[in-house]
Amino acid sequence: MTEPPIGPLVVLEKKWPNNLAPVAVDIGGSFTKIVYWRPPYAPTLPEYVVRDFKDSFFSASAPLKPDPSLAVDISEGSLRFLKFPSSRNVEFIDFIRDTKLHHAWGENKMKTICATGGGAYKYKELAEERLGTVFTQKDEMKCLVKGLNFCLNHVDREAFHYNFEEDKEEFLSVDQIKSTETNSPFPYLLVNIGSGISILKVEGENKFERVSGSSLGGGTFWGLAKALTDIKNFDEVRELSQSGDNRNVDLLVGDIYGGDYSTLGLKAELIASSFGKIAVKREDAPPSDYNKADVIKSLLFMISNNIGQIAYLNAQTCGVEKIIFTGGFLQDNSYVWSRLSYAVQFWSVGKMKATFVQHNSYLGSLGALFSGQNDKGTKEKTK
Ligand SMILES: Nc1ncnc2c1ncn2[C@@H]1O[C@H](COP(=O)(O)OP(=O)(O)O)[C@@H](O)[C@H]1O
Ligand SMILES: CC(C)(COP(=O)(O)O)[C@@H](O)C(=O)NCCC(=O)O
Repeated sequence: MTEPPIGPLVVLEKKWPNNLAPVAVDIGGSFTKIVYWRPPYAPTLPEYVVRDFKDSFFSASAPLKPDPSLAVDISEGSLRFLKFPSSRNVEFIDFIRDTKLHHAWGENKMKTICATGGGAYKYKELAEERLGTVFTQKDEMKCLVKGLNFCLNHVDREAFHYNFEEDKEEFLSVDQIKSTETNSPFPYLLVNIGSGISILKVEGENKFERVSGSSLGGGTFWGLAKALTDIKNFDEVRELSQSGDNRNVDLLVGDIYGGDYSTLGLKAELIASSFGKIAVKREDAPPSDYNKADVIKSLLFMISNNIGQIAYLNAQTCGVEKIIFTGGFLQDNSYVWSRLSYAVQFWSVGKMKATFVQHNSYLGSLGALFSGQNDKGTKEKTK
């Protein structure tokens, strides 16, 4: 930031409880996600300050329902969301310091900021030293569930299904996400695709267990994409996945059988082996007669199909039919929504449906923001 820091700007009229800053961070392996609450009387942060990191926000005009369990009526202001890549990780601390978000829009520093994700441990000392505010560590899984439940219960059109035949979202109201048997969103399987994958069975507001995980997550996709192509920008993924043709690198059932494998019901166009066509190429063939769009598309298929299959198997083991996918890998990535929806339908033979949420990168930080309201800033125990 080259321009002078801003604030203190306004005197806080309605105190955020427990001397807690209305800002929380989720410091993951790939990104630091910041959520802050801006009351109606506070000015917006200048554009030059948020330009690089701005993602999205629930504005006051968004259908954000008041939550009586929260001490502050957040429907009066707005929740703002920012994202810092881990390569610029320490900048988020200076960002909070320079914008004085930890002052809760007033003169004085708040005692504590809630932080979750691995970096809440890794950067605790540094953040406290630079901010002069206690970094209260919150368990990542608890925050994730809390943030997701908040969204499911309070934000209409936050959750959606993806119609992969017509390539469009089908948004759900808060009532539509509820199961008829339980009149609540529970039970559901939560598959969080960040750098790696965590899979949780969620049965109530605070009732969940981590049932599985996988190291083949969003970081794997992005790492392999970078290793196999010259791609540098994630936006290119979205472009290339539109134009690529995975059949140039994947070995299909039809390539092996010459058509359908009818007795097993495997159609000719089904992928038999991801990247298998490269594996069986003649030794004397030129090294790159497939293009990067094909490679990216095949990688997306491979990772998404694998996640969809693992999700389905875990849902089946847990006896749960609703699968909610979250995490940064899904952010604005309709291609992945489509693949996961297809995979879940394929493996469950139409019995299960994939659900997504709009603020999927920010559930951990949202949960951290809310979870600090009822405690005194103590370190939280993990399960
Ligand atoms: N602009 C981007 N740059 C890099 N990765 C991105 C980007 N947008 C989405 N992703 C995907 O998001 C994943 C990280 O998701 P996130 O939930 O933030 O993980 P973590 O909590 O581990 O930091 C990356 O591994 C990548 O697949
Ligand atoms: C360690 C993690 C909880 C960290 O979360 P992330 O930053 O990836 O969102 C996650 O990457 C994970 O659960 N990995 C899979 C570990 C396993 O094989 O179970």
